[in-house]
Amino acid sequence: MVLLPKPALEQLSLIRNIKPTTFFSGIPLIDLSNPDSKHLLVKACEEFGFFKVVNHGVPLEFILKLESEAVKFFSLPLSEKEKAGPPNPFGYGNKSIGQNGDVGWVEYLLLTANQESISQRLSSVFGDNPEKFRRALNDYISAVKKMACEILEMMADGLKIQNRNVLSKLLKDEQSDSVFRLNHYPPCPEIQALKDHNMIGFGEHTDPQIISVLRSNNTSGLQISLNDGSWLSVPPDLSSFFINVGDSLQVMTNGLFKSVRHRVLANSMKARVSMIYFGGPPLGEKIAPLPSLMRGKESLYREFTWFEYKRSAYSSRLADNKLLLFERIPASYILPQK
Ligand SMILES: C=C1C[C@]23C[C@H]1CC[C@H]2[C@@]12CCC[C@@](C)(C(=O)O1)[C@H]2[C@@H]3C(=O)O
Ligand SMILES: O=C(O)CCC(=O)C(=O)O
Ligand SMILES: [Fe+2]
Repeated sequence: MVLLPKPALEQLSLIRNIKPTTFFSGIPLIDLSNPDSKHLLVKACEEFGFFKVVNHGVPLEFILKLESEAVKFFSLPLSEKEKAGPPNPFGYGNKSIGQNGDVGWVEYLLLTANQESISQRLSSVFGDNPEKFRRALNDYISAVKKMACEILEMMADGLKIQNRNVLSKLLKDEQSDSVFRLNHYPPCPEIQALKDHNMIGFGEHTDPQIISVLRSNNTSGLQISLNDGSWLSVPPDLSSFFINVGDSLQVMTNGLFKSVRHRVLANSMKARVSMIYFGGPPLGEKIAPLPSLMRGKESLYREFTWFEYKRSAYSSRLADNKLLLFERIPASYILPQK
């Protein structure tokens, strides 16, 4: 008998998954309480653009408080959640990601990480106690932002950059264009029938900002890609954070650090709830290699502002290589004119 996918599955991407999930045990582990970790941290950013942090100082209470508010929101009837939509630029989104036709088995809340302007629209959704959700968001975002800044300072130390604040100051800036996202991947039981397939929760992409800080409710699904095109499944962890190098940090290190390609596969049994802080610079900031990393080398990228990069990234498809348009053609490739 031929098993036909249900209509709900039809519109969404199914991918063949030949092997059963085996978790990758080699994710670099960074202990933030140990200053010597800076060397491991630099190595992880060069090799994977991805690592896990422990002893991060973010209180578990903040994490669990926000997670429970997120679960409460996502269990509301669709009609209620839709009152907080559409997600452009901020709000509730369902299945559709970005504005260019990408879809996934996911619903989410996309918010500014700017404390003052956290969407007023949330008030209408959390009719009974909007302040509780707002407080949970503020506590969590402040703590995670502080940790992201510590990581960026440790990175600068590891790169032997004199001013250890060059990167962290961009996130600390009042005008910092940072984003926060709560994702909910409902269980996808239909997928169990299709033995060797998986449903895409969030399609492959790199994050355009400087650094992303991710955590989930101990549910698998996140995968990172290696240069050879293979995918590694990240073992879930309730109390640790996962850090992604973003495209902007790749440019600021002139390609030394790699922005990691990643995706999320839906789980047939368990709902995944994840929260991600995307640390970005102010819109007018020039994104260019840090001078101290150049030492006479040429920049691999032409100069651009975060505004220009963001505009270009947001008008591309999720899986596109968004940095390609900003790469400089090396002088040695240009043939001399006769
Ligand atoms: C197709 C999309 C969807 C984008 C924009 C564009 C390419 C990159 C996606 C992300 C990925 C990282 C978070 C986000 C908020 C971001 O800054 O870039 C996403 C955004 C969205 O979900 O809207
Ligand atoms: O939900 C996740 O675990 C990751 C999603 C993601 O990569 C993103 O929102 O940029
Ligand atoms: Fe991402």
